Amino acid sequence: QEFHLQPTPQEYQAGQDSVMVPVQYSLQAETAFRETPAFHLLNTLFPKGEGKDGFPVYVGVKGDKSVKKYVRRVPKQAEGYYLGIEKDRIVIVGADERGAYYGVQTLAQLMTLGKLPLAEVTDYPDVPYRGVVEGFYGTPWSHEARLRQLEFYGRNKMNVYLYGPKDDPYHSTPNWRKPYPAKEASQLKELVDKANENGVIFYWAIHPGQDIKWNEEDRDLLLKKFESMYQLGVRAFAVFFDDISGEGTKAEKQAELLNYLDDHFVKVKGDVEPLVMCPTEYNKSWSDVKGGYLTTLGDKLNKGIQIMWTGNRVIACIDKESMDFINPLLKRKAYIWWNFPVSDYVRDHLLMGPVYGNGLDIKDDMSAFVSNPMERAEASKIALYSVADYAWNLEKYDSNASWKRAIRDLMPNHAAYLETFAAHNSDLGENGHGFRRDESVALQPALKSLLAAYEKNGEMDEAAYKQVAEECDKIIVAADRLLASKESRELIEEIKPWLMQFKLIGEYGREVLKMVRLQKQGGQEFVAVHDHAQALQTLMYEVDATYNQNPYQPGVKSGSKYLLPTFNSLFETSTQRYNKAAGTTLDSRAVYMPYTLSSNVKQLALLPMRQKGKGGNVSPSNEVIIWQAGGEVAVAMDYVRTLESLLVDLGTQGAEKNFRLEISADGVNWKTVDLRPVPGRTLLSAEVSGMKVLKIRFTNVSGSEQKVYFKQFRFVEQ
Ligand SMILES: CC(=O)N[C@H]1c2[nH]c(C(=O)Nc3ccccc3)c[n+]2[C@H](CO)[C@@H](O)[C@@H]1O
Repeated sequence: QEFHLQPTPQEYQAGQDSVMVPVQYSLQAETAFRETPAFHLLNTLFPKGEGKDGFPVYVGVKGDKSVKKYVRRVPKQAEGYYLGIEKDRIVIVGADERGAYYGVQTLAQLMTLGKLPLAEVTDYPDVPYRGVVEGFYGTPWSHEARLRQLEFYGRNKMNVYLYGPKDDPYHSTPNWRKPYPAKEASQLKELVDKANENGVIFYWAIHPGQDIKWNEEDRDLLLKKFESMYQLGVRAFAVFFDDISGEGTKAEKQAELLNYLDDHFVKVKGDVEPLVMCPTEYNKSWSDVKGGYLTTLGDKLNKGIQIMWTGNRVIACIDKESMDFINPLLKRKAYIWWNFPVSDYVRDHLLMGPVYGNGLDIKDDMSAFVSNPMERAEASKIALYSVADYAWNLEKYDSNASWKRAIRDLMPNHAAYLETFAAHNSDLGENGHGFRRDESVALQPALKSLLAAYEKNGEMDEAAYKQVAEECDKIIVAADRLLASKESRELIEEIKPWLMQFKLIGEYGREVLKMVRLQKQGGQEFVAVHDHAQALQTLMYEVDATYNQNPYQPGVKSGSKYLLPTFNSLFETSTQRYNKAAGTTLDSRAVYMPYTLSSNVKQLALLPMRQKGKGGNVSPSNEVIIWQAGGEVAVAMDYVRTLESLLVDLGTQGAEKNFRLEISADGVNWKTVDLRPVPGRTLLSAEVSGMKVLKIRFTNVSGSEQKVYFKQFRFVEQ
């Protein structure tokens, strides 16, 4: 594993010679340096700490006498540094305090080599602000996760963390006006302190727009909230106006408020960073240039205020064209809010793949590049490591190399296994934003070739078969080793359901490959292997229906772009071919479905049955259903299940008078269940909570034909 500084430095020259890592150092620095994060970090690097006979370490910033002779080597860029490792000294000179801190971080990395190369590092960041906006919908990160994140940001030279979790009620409506309760306030103070220790600017963001009143009362309440956060140590603030409607969306009012805060809080305090704001029109696809929202902000917002931008769409990679569109309108460099690896709109997927697709030619076009991560903090670190790498040095950014290093940084003792997992857990699946990522990249050609040859004429691409079979073995081993890992337990606990699913996919793939081989041989063994594959389909269904059951995208998807679809296609084709040759009727459905629909109402009989989370629904119909007297629709379970709820909507009031809902726990004895109309709606709710059911049936008992809409038939299991 070749050594590589992270993030990739602008200039790094190392000779062949080296010095042993000193056990003690002798600090040559101004007294004030001892109060800085750089000193505290430096003091942890030497086993015996500081001593007058230690190895001389000259540290300072431009203007310090201690490092005067090196000042010409220091880059002019903010947060730049010069690090020199010589036979008889180490020299670290920062363009500023954070630059000195970054020089010590780089020294820390070099020390992991076991001996220090005689080297010079002349380094600085391309993008001024680099880091993370915790700005997703869903469960906010835990306090402990945030503390770990801040250390991670310091190590990776990220200098910004914006606290803005959508579901924190004190960040957004309804309680943005209220101070945090004592416990949360204390935790926020701890986060601010941790951020300072790691050279990270902690921004506290407020999201008031959904119910703000453009009056002095709310303005002063917001100012008061900022003051309460200031008392906790916060020295950087943001105001988010995204995803709101109504009065709060007015650009003039937003600008007036921000300028007031700038003039009466930021400038008065004197030690507060420039404000950051997220506009309501935060991406090009939503912007109405002629409407003047963006130009109003660009014209009226005080020049120092930063304006966020997600790109051409809500979820989009950032390129030169994106920046050339927005910067002239804002009359400043946009502050990029990059919505990756956020997955709050594809919660059943993990986004563990490489960071790619952003322009390498836009370093001078943006004031910031911050990433909106996944709800799973540790899993987000793969992407965040590369975001740090990208934003520090765009032109030298190599997405795949960075991704591999990110994985090794996260789990050094299980890197190969985590890479196998991450490679097949990177795409988002179908989603409303249309944003996709590549997946199973190295295996794609073999998967495609194996499937194409077999489906076309039953041929076997032996090389592809071998590669896929070997990958299945790697998948199974990788899942087991990661599940059993003592390393990075916080990460393993976050991704455990996906690891369980991943292992099942590897086992399923192994059985499907056997089916393909046996089908061609025609042996009876096919049946046993087929049944094992079906058992694995059931187990995959159970994982998907049991874990990560959220109201949006419930379940656990893995290998969903190429791996699993290929195995499913091979399962179906090999089973169909076996059936044809052997005259059998083995079930060739690859996607396990625990519910089966049947109906003697012609227009309902072929409606698809869908499994979603821990429940199912009959796909709605847009037609007017001619439902004959006595006509019924029924759903049979694979085994007795326990219901939580059941909703029916026929699009007409009073349907409960003409239709009867019954359930049976054995398929023989039936029990009628009350249908309660939901007030003001055509929806009917059935009191089924806790009921054991093997079969459900819904019948027209009016004695005459009914013309209704089939808008919903959905049940949820306990
Ligand atoms: C600036 C921004 O992206 N705001 C939010 C946001 N908003 C959206 C929307 O798609 N918002 C939307 C879409 C349609 C109608 C209203 C709002 C996505 N995201 C992110 C990803 O889901 C989410 O994490 C984020 O908090």
